[in-house]
Amino acid sequence: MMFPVEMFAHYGSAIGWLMVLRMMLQHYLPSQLRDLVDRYIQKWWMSLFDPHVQISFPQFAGQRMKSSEAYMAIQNYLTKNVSSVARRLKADSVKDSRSLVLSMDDHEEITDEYEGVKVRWFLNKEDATKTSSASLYGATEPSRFYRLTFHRKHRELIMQSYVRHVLTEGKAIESMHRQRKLYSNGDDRFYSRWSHVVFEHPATFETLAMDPDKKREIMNDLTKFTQGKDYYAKIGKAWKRGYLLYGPPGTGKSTMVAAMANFLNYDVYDLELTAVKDNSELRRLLIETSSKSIIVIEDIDCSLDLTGQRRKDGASGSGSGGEDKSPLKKLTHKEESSSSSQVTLSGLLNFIDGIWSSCGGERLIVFTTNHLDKLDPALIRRGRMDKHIEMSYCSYEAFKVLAINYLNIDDHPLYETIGLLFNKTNMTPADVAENLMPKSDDEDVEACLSNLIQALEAAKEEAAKKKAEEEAQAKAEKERQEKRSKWWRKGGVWAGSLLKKSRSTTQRE
Ligand SMILES: Nc1ncnc2c1ncn2[C@@H]1O[C@H](COP(=O)(O)OP(=O)(O)OP(=O)(O)O)[C@@H](O)[C@H]1O
Ligand SMILES: [Mg+2]
Repeated sequence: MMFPVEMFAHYGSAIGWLMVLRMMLQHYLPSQLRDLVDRYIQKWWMSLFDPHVQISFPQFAGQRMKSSEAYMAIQNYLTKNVSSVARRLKADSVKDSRSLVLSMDDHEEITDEYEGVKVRWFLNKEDATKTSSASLYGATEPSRFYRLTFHRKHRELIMQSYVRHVLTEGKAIESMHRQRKLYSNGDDRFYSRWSHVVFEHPATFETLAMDPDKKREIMNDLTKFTQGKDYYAKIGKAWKRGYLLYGPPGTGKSTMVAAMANFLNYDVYDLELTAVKDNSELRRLLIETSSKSIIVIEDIDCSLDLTGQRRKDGASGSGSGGEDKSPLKKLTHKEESSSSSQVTLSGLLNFIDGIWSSCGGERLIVFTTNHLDKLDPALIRRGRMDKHIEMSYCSYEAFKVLAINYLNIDDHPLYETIGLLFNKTNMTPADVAENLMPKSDDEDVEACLSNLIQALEAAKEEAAKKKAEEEAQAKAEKERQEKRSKWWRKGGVWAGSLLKKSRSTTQRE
């Protein structure tokens, strides 16, 4: 321990040296370097007298590739105590906008106490233009960091005990108040990035109209997946699973994705491929997704040309992997769009099961499509899209689920007629649902069921008409072909006799 006199002598000599050093710098160094050294000296000078230690917790980890879990936990921990202490707060509405979550505003400081020791938390914002990491994002988005300040004599307590306490409590708060989010990748000027809203889709497996056995099978599959962490580790496979939902429009593919998310309590990342510039951007978006999430690419056959017609012109994208490197051209209705995506099939395949796809874990990747036959077989092979689920036209069993949802009935004398009609007609659950929905207070259960019967009969007639037309067309085509072949036969005979005639004339001559 130093006595005051010794301490004074110690600091005195340090100050003396510092003055001499500064004077020398003033004379011999160029002005820019002088400023830099000056700043360092000032810092060192301050630290000589400041007994505090500071720890920063940045918002992003690893060159902004991923949100830092520590940052999120600290945010949750502080949010819990903040409203009574901080003077400047940020408000976010939660569930149905019924309540508010208040968190620290930028540049705000609050004090916390742990085992009698006071610490300070400060939320700061980095200057986006000065941080090198920000350049990855086009230098527009500033990142934040929390700074924890405490007296150096409590270093051990804070570092070994308090920080752990904050992180544990923060994570517990997060799982308690977890609000599921629906993310989408917007097309920013420079890059595509995730933005989110609260996920509030009401669809559940209970309200989903489909074959009950099939539904149970899917639910069992999902449950097995969520419990499969050790199993996936044992078999050496990344903890993720691919689902391909295919079927005509209005058969409940998007509704199924929402039901899955609600069943598993997962976030949803709705990936718009056409807004992704290239393969490396696709990879970055993947890395930014959290675990316990569903990444969905809707109407995959419409986003990019994944028809399996791989181009052989040798142009390559940035994705690695040996299957195909050709840029995928965008589909016709997006052709005029100014932003052309360079995402390749190879990039997409790597996105699904390349090395990067394993980071985060516990993720579902779901594709939906109306045209299964248009997709490249490599894209939907087992192992990538592990489970193929056909969403088909409404069956009688599925109708009964919709009747419970929309009319709150599980039986009715008209069910028999409806059952017979469902055997002979193809109608999507979306159309059935629309007919079952009462359009005014005057429409009762009977009226809605009668509407449905009318619609089913109309659809039946329409289908019969279409079938008759197709048959007539096929018949006409057959007749045309027969006529043509007859004509060719006749022509052949005529040509043959002509040839014969000309040969006999030549022989006579
Ligand atoms: N199987 C179903 N169970 C319950 N509701 C359904 C089902 N299918 C369709 N619906 C109803 O029809 C609407 C449209 O369904 P959805 O958007 O899920 O169809 P989709 O298969 O994704 O169609 P698209 O191929 O055009 O994207 C939904 O809002 C839902 O109310
Ligand atoms: Mg859909």
